[in-house]
Amino acid sequence: MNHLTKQIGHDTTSISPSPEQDVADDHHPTTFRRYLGEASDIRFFHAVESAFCQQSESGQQEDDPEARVESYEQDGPRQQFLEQSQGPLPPRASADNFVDIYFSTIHIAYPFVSEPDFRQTYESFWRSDSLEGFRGPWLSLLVTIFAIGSCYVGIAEAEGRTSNPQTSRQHQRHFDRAIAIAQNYSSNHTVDHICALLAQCFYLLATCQTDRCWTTLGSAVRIAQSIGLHVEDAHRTGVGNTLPSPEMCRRVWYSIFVLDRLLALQLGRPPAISEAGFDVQLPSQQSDVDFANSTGQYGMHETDWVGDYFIAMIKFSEIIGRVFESLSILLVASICVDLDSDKEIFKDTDWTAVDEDAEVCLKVCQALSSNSNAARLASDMMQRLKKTRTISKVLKNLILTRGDLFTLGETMNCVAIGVVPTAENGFGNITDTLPSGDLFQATMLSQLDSTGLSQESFNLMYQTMPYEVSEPVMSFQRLDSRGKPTVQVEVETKDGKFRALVPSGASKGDYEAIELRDGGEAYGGAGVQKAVQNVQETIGPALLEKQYDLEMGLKEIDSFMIKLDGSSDKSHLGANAILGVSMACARACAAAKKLPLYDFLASELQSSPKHHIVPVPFFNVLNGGVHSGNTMAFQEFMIAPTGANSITQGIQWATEVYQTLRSIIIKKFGTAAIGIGDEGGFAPPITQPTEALDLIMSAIKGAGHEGKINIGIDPASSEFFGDGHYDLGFKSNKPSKLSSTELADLYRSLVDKYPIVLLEDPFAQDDWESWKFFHVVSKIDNIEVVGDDLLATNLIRIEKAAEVDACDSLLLKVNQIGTVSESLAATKRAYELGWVVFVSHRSGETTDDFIADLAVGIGCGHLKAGAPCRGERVAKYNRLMDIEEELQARKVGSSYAGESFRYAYSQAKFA
Ligand SMILES: C=C(OP(=O)(O)O)C(=O)O
Repeated sequence: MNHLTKQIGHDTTSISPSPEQDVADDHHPTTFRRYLGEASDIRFFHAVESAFCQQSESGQQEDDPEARVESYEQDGPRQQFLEQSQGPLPPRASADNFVDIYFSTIHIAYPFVSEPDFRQTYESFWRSDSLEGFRGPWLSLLVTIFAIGSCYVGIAEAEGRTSNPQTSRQHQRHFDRAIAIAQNYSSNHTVDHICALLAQCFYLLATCQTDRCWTTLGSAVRIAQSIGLHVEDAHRTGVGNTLPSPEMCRRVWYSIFVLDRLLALQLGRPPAISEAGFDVQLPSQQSDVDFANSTGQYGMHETDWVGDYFIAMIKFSEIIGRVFESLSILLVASICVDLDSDKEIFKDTDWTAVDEDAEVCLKVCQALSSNSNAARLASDMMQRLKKTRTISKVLKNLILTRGDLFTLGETMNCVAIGVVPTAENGFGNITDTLPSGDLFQATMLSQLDSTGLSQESFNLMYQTMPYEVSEPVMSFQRLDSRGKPTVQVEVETKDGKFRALVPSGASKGDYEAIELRDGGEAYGGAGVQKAVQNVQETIGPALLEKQYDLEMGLKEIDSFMIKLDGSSDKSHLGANAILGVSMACARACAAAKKLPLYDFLASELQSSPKHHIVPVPFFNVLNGGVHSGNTMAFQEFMIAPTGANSITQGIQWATEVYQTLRSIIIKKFGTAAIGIGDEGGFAPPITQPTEALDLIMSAIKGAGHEGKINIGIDPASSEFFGDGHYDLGFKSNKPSKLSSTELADLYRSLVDKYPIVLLEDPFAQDDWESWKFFHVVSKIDNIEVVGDDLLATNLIRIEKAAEVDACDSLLLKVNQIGTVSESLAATKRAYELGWVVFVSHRSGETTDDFIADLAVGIGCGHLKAGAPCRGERVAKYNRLMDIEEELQARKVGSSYAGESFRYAYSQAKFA
């Protein structure tokens, strides 16, 4: 057979009109009138419009017949092609394309056709010389799929302005053929028959023939009920064993159910299926290919199936039922409001707020509308609204809660055809990767074309939906890990309360933002009541007044606080006060955007990681410097489990080394020596760096992790710098002064002998020359040189360091600069300079685990949070293990930074 001219329809001649044919013959005359429920979006727009006309300032009735839309039908009179029902099929290549289009779009959301079964029959169809053996419903389904496919191709061509008038009508021809074939079905109702009707529904939706779709779906519902698809197999009597597998029956039933809810919502008509009227188990989440393969039927490759998307749609459809009910009540009640006679209702209304809400409401309705007529009407409303604000009085009672809008948006968009998230449109595996708020946003974005809204307008609409701090900002004085007072802040939004606790350093640099301390008697002058008061009395009320929309992100809020403080170092209101609010607001923003905190922080950095990197933790297991009472000058000796393959394994190894170190210290110095320093590391009576490193090396070996763990050192040298010298004996009575060259030599000898990969603050914060010289040398040794006191997370210091080429890594401490946004700006700049970023805790910490999310969000590949010991330190490590598991569960790409922690940012493939 010549495939290019394959014909269909020789057994579909001499046809008599069927019920479907009646529908097909409806030419939609201009007098077309069909019932549209009060809750339909068309009626909603009309209600608003007539209220507007009554209220328009001119007092004149404006009525643009063009803008009045009486139904969803958009085709107008249609040409019929039924006489051509025996025409040629599309060439094989086009047919294949149409089938692929169908299975990669509609099928994902509505899997009522088994793809493996269909494709098998499809192959035999092309191999066969005759149509014998191919059931009428299957042929009708096939040709409907051609109609859908060619309709979609037509849309794509139109968008690309390559539209071919010759082919633009082809989808109609295919569809009419499908209807003609359907007329020859036997009166025996079968699942095939239902599938063909369902496919017709999707063609009708794709061509905006919603009303016709409504009646076609009605037939499908009745046939499904007549063969017992609304109950499980065990309760189905008298049907015989002609039905496909129970799983396929469920998929067909729920496809009907979901579509029924969508149409009910759009047209404002009661759904045909009531919730009490069926009892069918949810379908499985397996793709039909997997399903067929598992029953040993086929050996097909995986397709575009997106997991539990179908199940999510079923759940959304259940919600639609509820939204539908509440909308009916809401809209019917609102439309009846007579503004002049019903002044009582509006007595206490704040009209300014309502005006803004009304505008937002209209924009949302416009965007939610999956039908371009409705969108046009909504857009018309918008124009008129701009001329007069009085319409908002009517809209007051129409305003949906944000929750309603989300529900409505998600449902409408998820079930709308042609917007199924796919890999091609960038939303592959979306249900696995995103929470429902984002599913809403993603599907909205993918639907922009059909609404006629630009992405900018959509963003505007999405972002202007109010989401702000709703209650007074609370602040309290609490304690940090050293038992010193610190600031706690709580902000409240409609999502709940969001809290943050501020950390504090001991070896502080001179260029850090100023934390406010009370002085006086209480807590030896370390109280933070002034900072607490500044939050409660100044920052909080000012923020409340501003009503920042938290979905707009944190930058505006942080900039506002910086201005409110007015100083260059946050000394007026206190960096501890400002940072507490900034961190709490970051959490509130993340919740408003329905993002995990780490993803929100990534978005604030204006990057979205395609691959999340879980950082290597650097555990400070031996403490010295100003963090401990021993005579060791160097402040921190850290172990980094770079050879592990997950953070969970890394933490296990580090803990094993830590415990082994404890035993070694007991053995060597006695039990009195196992006291720990501020960051949880041991502080045995040692002085020389080599003593510390030897202890650590023995512990690594003793724990069995030799070769898999690297070392980082933070001498925190500003603490022992004075008079041009570095005094390693500053904690004892025996000075041990080194010049910067001698200190550099000491570092180099340590690097030669031990697996050191990172050195932080090797020189004092203003000893630029030494930094510059050492950095050149360290490049040869491939050592990361981190600036802490040197940079103070401050853009000005970063620029200077870049100019001098002093270092290649930024130690990121949020309280050094005082806001989250400025910390992210410093991060951004460091990345631009080709540097690495190393997130850090402070020695005076709290149980707040913010920095764990920060390290993942910015994809920096490593962080330090102290020893694997003490609640405030393990809080961060525990959170990182939670994130690692969460990322795996979300099935978003993620990996442990491991050996390549210095290249994490590029591995995270930020967009
Ligand atoms: C964490 C550190 O200590 P502190 O918080 O005392 O500055 C450090 O110096 O890197």
